[in-house]
Amino acid sequence: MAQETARTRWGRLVQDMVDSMGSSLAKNSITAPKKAEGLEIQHQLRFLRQEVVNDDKLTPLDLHRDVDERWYNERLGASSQLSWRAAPWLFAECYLYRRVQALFSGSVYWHGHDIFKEQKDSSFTNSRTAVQELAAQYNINVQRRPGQEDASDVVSFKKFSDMMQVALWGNATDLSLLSRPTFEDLQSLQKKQASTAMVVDDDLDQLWSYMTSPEYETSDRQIDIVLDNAGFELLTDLVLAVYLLDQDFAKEVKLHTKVFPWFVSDATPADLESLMTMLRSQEMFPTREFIDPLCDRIAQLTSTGKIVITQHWFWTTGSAFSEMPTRAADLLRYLRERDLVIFKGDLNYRKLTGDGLWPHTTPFKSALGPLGARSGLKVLALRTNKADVCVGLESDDRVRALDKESPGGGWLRTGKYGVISFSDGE
Ligand SMILES: O=P(O)(O)OC[C@@]1(O)O[C@H](CO)[C@@H](O)[C@@H]1O
Repeated sequence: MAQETARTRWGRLVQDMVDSMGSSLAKNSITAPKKAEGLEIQHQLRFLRQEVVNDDKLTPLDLHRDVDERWYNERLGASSQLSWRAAPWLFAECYLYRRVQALFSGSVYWHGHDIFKEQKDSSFTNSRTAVQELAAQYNINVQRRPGQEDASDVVSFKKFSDMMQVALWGNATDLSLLSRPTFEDLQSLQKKQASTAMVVDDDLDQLWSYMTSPEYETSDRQIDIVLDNAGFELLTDLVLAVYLLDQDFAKEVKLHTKVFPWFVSDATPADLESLMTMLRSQEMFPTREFIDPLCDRIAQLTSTGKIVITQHWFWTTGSAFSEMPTRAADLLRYLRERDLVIFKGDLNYRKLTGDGLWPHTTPFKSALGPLGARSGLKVLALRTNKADVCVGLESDDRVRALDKESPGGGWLRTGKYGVISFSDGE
């Protein structure tokens, strides 16, 4: 899968960036100096594409003041003469997006430009049906209404499970895998995803035990969600945040976005604003019955500081999270104070597990290394499987059954299967 990605997907991704710059440059409103600089960036992107396609050596980043540049260069220095295809997949792909960012952050007129914005917004527009369904599901089945009796444990667990699954399967939409998905592509990805049978490591019961334990109930109930994709997945994450707050599972939810555009569809703070603007659009969503109350609730929780947006540079490095103790000790200290940290998506999962070729029956906690046993971190991964690493399976028999059910690594790579993996950090 790594070779296939490096040989075909990266070149296509960078070509899409060249085309996107072409559309931005064709706009009449653009000034001459901005155009000239934009043409240079487009030229550099073509050059980058050629490097990737030729499998050239990776070159050091120019050093500015950004804290992560040295990290990339040290890594390149330590493994000198790495070419695009010889470098570890995870590192090379992160480096690719960092190179693109350097072109924009070093510019005068294109500083802050999000080359993926159009793709992200149009994929959300094409997710209209799923958005309406999600808003209806939340309003009808989940939201606690005034005077509503406390639900039984069985009903509460069912809602809890449904909400976790909504956020899990929201991760099936991923623009770095699907270039310009159509309305039909997204519809089929987002239509009610299969059941818990597709969850190959399911720690929901352990998570529920923790979150209904006296230890948790007397804690500060502060939850963090390390986000993945913008658009529909981000909406599912917001719905999860609202649910956790409204059901008193959380007193505060912090959402970690990326500091710059990353892996095409990853969420930045601006994406969150776009999402709310699009949701408020009568033209895009003429039926307001369920969307308005959801938008109002999100806005209220945000303005009262119950939902908070935050960022950290560490999320856009190529580091495995096992390097957090040495690379981002401040972040680790902070996360240890929180009562649950939810990591969304495939890339976060690959970084959590060091993208290692673990036997699939390795316990999730072991694959987390220093973030696992005795770390004090409560980690939950909600991830649809889009790369070869996957741990926490109950037995070799289960692995064999999956290999039979979905041959050729299908259960690992297609995003149709997923994990709900929990580590209590003890
Ligand atoms: O993190 P996400 O959005 O779930 O997935 C990111 C992704 O598309 O990019 C990676 C590299 O190609 C793969 O691991 C994965 O398929």
